[in-house]
Amino acid sequence: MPFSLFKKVKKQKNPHPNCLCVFFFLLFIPLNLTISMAMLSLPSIQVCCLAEKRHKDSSTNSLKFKESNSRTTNYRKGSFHQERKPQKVNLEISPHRAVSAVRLMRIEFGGAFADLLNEKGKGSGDNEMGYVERTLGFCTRDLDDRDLRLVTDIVGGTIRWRKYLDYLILSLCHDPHVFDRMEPLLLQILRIGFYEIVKLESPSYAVVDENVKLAKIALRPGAGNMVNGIMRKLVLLKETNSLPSPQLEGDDRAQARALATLYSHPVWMVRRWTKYLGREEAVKLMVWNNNHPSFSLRANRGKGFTRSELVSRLETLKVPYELSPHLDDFVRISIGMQSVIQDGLLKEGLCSVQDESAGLVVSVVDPQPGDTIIDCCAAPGGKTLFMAACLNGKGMVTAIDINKGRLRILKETAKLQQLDDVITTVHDDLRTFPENNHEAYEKVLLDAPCSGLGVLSKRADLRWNRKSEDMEELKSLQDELLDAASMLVKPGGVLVYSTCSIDPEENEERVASFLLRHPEYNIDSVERYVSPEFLTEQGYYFSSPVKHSLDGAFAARLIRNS
Ligand SMILES: C[S@@+](CC[C@H](N)C(=O)[O-])C[C@H]1O[C@@H](n2cnc3c(N)ncnc32)[C@H](O)[C@@H]1O
Repeated sequence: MPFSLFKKVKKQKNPHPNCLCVFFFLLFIPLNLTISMAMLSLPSIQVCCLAEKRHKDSSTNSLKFKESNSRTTNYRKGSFHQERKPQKVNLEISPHRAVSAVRLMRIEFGGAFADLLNEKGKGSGDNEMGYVERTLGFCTRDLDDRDLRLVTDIVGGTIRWRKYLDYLILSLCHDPHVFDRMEPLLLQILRIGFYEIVKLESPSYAVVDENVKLAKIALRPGAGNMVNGIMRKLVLLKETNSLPSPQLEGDDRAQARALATLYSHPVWMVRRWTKYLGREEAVKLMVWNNNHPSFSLRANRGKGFTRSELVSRLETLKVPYELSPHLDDFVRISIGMQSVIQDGLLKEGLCSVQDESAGLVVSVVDPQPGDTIIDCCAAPGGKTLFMAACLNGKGMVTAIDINKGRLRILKETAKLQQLDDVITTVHDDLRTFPENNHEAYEKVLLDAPCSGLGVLSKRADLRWNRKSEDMEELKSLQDELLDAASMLVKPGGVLVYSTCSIDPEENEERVASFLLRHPEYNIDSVERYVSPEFLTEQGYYFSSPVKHSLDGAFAARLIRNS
């Protein structure tokens, strides 16, 4: 089942970060785990084939290998099968370095999502080593908790800082063609090394030695020499405080390019944010996006689990936490997610990972016991589940989504969280749904597909996958969905339009254009539902990463007069 779900989530052009989050946590239902993680390897066939060849080339190296007989998943011409084959365990290469390089290859060339491959992936160790072996030609000892944390830091950081790291690497290559023609694995090894030295400030010479060793063993001795040469230049420049730096000079476009390199974002985003926020705010936003994200957990009232009980469990686990000042059921954690997972809190449905910014959208809907609510773009269900938990067993949330796989995830999570008696799922296209459905609702939520520009700190790779052309396409879809959702609202009822974007063209502009097409709707200020710090001048809800240290989100409450 999760095999096909993952295919569907992955097929989506713009998978929503929340969708990925819920999908990811479902992977921890043990039965699903192995198949789901194996699924991640499908697109990496080519990479693996290349690596096998490379391994043959480098097999003359005198390595410290140990033979073991563990079970590995192998992939051959379109089908998975399990077979026993001896693994070559290399004891010289640190596991976190090998795993980081392979994860980066899978994210960049295999289409895997960065947030499906983070520290929470513990438990997938066998598969992880399978990928390492197929890509590098050997495996390492298993990852321990410390290694996993390092992998999370290195993979997330290297992806975020990719543009800046490539700028440095290119500057230190004696010939630009060397950079252009560099083989993918070699480039990943250099990026990792540069990130460790420049951003993590790790001990330089140890990092150089380790990365040289990895390049030699996974590729060939010449590759190791190249890593050695380039990285030693970097160390020298770092020690003398003379790293190359793009100059903030020239016209707007040239300055945007320099900022984009310095803060490692696409140029089009820098130009857009400079236009809407001004340079200072744009820089603060990029700094936020480059920081290690923190998470919040929502205690699941639907299962009778309170925030105090969640807090006791976190104290027992020695996970530092902070109570959310905005939402009664939420707790913030910045480290310790691995312990939360290992303790089974998510698997048992006792709590969910949900950002407060998303929780506040539910506050804007204001679900009350007895309500009948329709959630128009519901999957994978973050907001549906929170709304359902607020009903105290009385009322109903109808959850529509066009994506069958993600809707199935919602259904399964509803069951796990004992909320399935107050949630009905409908697989349909919202744009045609009102034609065949004549029921009207008091409360309608449209959490529209969007660019996700408010959640870039959590989705390390999203900035590189999102294109400026996507914005026009998204905006017309948002208009169509708003028109359809408006047909489901009872006279006197409320339509909440929300996104996890900070872009005014997806937010305020969509609402303004909707109000022009639908004079029967008026803005209802959200002041009664969220604290004043989240209230915009026009009466909308807006959470800003820079101002509130939460993900970016937007919501408008629109009342139907007739
Ligand atoms: C932003 S995500 C929803 C996230 C969800 N509300 C949550 O909190 O977990 C947008 C969803 O819209 C769905 N969607 C996109 N186009 C749709 C359409 N025409 N009809 C129904 N759902 C659609 C996508 O499948 C996706 O699951």
